[in-house]
Amino acid sequence: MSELASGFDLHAAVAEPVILQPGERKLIPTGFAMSMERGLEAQVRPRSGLALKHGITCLNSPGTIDADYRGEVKVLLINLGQEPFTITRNERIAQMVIQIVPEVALMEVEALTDTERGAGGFGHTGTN
Ligand SMILES: O=c1ccn([C@H]2C[C@H](O)[C@@H](COP(=O)(O)OP(=O)(O)OP(=O)(O)O)O2)c(=O)[nH]1
Repeated sequence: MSELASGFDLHAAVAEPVILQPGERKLIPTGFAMSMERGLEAQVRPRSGLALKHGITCLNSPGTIDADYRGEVKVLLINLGQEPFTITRNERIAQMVIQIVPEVALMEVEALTDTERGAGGFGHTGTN
């Protein structure tokens, strides 16, 4: 694996098919581990095809793979569809991207800087 890519498929490393009942969640192994430099993280994201066709998504989306994690990457899938869904060996269950995450220091201050938004949020500008 030496070619540059912006996204990587994650495959189900399951010995036997795994069934996800409607509403059920399961942690699915990928058989894949990696090491990353400090300042990077990997994000595990759902596949839109599985979501649209079967209601299968990542419960903790995006899943965070920390730079210092050396264990097996796992995918927390949930079945939000109406039917049981079977995950088979080597099936592409999610995708992964690598992100740069800046390291910052939090400082305690007496007051915050002014902005037009201020504390407004959660739709305070309306829908139009
Ligand atoms: O979708 C995921 C999310 C996490 N992990 C692994 C890698 C990550 O570095 C570690 C911890 O994840 P996270 O920081 O999200 O979990 P936490 O609940 O905060 O646990 P911890 O206390 O272990 O950090 O679990 C995965 O394999 N897949």
